[in-house]
Amino acid sequence: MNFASDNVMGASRPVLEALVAANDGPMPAYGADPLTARVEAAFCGLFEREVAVSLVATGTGANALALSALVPPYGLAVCHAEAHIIDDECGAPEFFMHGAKLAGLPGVGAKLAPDTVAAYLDGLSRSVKQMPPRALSISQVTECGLVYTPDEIRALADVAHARGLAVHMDGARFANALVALGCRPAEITWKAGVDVLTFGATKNGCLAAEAVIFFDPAQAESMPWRRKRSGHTLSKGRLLSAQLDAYLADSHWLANARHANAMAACLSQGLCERPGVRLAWATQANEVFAILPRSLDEALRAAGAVYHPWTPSSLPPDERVAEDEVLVRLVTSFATSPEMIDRLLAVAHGRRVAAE
Ligand SMILES: Cc1ncc(COP(=O)(O)O)c(C=O)c1O
Ligand SMILES: C[C@@H](O)[C@H](N)C(=O)O
Repeated sequence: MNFASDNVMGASRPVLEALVAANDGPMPAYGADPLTARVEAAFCGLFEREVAVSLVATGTGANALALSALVPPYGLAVCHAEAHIIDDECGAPEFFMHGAKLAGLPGVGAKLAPDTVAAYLDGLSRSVKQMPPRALSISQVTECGLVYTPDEIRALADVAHARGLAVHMDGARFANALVALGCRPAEITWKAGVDVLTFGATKNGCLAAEAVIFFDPAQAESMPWRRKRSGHTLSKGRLLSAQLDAYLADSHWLANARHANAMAACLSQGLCERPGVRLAWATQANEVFAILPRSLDEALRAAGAVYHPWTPSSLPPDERVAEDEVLVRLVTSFATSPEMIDRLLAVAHGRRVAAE
């Protein structure tokens, strides 16, 4: 019963089989392989316009490189105070931006509001002492499992663009947000004002494959050099392109995300039927943030459930975690089985379960 993260699962079978198949025979190196060209064309089709694509191996690398192309060393990137780029990437964005800083803003559920961003930006000094803000970064899905709607993205992008900032979307769980919204990829990216998307695939079926996608290829002019000097231009580029080729084929990625989201919905509903359990934030994608009685948390862990506690910093204003409670994050994925969900819920509701 492992709900620690969608990072803990391996790759889906089609992705693994595609990797084995792509291994045969020689292929041009460093991204000149035919699979990379096919993936680039697939992304242009997916987003319904010409896009510039840079394949990399990690989400952190994707975010750091994307921001480095938008923000000069003397600049500022604005994000949520709990954004992955500010909390979990060990300074990679600042490092690749060569000294630029990240400014974290508040928001319930790690979600930014246009007024909060506008007030911060308009309050900045115009003096040369102030690092000028050049990018706004939002996570889709947010770090607290919430999803931005197209209108919410557009409102944030309007605030950013009106003040000369570009918009970066950390799409580590882009597929989960897309299927949750029932939109087309273009509707929650460039049509809503997003300038660059880090398209995550690792958590949703790939072994390690992400894509930095610029919707105006001119903005990506420096990416080949940035990627090369970061060490993300793999000599055997087929290792990334084969994964993404299979991931995008036959809407495999969407089926994976739909399954993960459906499992999270079952888990969330089943947990909330247990007295004393409530959600810190709504379950909108593949992450369940629940406030549990400590006794229940202990019972679940004793039964073998694996998941992590979460810091209750951007709770709704009227919500609190009591002394005898704990806020936890449970993450589902394409590999989460209904049996895993049933087993955890059986423990939560005090029903007998057979040894795993
Ligand atoms: C919201 C978010 N963005 C970016 C990343 C970075 O991905 P990686 O761990 O591949 O660097 C993660 C990792 O899980 C994440 O949760
Ligand atoms: C927690 C976070 O750093 C990690 N990327 C995860 O989502 O599991």
